[in-house]
Amino acid sequence: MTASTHTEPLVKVTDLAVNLPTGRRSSVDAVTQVSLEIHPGEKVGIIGESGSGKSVTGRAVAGLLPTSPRVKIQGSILVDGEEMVGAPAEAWRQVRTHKVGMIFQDPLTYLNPVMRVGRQVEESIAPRRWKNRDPQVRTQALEFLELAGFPDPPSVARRYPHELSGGMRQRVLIAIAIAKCPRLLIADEPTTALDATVQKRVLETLHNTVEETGTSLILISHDIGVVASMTERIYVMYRGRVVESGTTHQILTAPEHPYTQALLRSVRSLSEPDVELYSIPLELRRQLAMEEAV
Ligand SMILES: Nc1ncnc2c1ncn2[C@@H]1O[C@H](COP(=O)(O)OP(=O)(O)OP(=O)(O)O)[C@@H](O)[C@H]1O
Repeated sequence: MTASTHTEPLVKVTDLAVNLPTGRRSSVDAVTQVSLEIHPGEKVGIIGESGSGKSVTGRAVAGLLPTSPRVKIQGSILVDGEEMVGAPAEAWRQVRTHKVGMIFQDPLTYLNPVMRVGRQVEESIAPRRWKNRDPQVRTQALEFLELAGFPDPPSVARRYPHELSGGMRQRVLIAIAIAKCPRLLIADEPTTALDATVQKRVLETLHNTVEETGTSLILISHDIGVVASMTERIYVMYRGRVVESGTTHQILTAPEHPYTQALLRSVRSLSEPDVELYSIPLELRRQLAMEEAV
């Protein structure tokens, strides 16, 4: 689904600057002058090398930056029209409960090791009712597990996180995040720790769940191939700034910023063993190959 630019953005970030403490007297400008927007149902990528500010930007939009008074946030983050910079913790909690969900690279950190997976999805659906073992909530939990690509949801629901593979845990985390029915899901390097085939499966799950539920997606990755296969627009970050943005097609076929051009050159270099090209749509891959031949 391509978002209409006529709709009001779900999230609008303007001139965001985040300064984080790094020691007793030192700090770092983690991001500077970052502006971006996400419309309802849109899938947007943020790419850039390690340390470029992708995670800090994602965490800022989810209100998940460290809460120390030494963390300085400036600019504007509008979520559904509401200004969230300087908003109290309770307002952010409301946003995270109803509007913005986030999933990270390491699912074990976020899953409860001593609670069965099904119960964790139930808790996410109904934070107040799940303890009563409400059959309706239980049925919904199985539906979310099915949506996350588990063909036999009851058998997964009975298991504990340590009984699942890394890819399965990541898909459980997607089910838990989607079960809150957020309007925006921010996925920060959700597949980086997984091997290529499992990565593909998890990305398919992510893609299908956001498509089916109409959820907007911000996909954060250093891997341009992963982002290209999943998104309609891309923001390129470098040294804490957005250096370029455009449709995925524009970024891949006519990158303007030298950093984006360098990123793409490294992807095109097939001699690099780590680079995954499988996920760049075939049509764009052909175009890239043709340009390379000129
Ligand atoms: N909690 C923190 N405390 C202090 N500095 C931080 C913290 N988190 C990030 N930074 C710094 O902020 C800058 C941006 O980091 P960020 O994690 O957003 O980069 P990234 O593009 O997501 O990289 P990666 O892919 O490695 O996570 C870096 O200089 C980083 O060292």
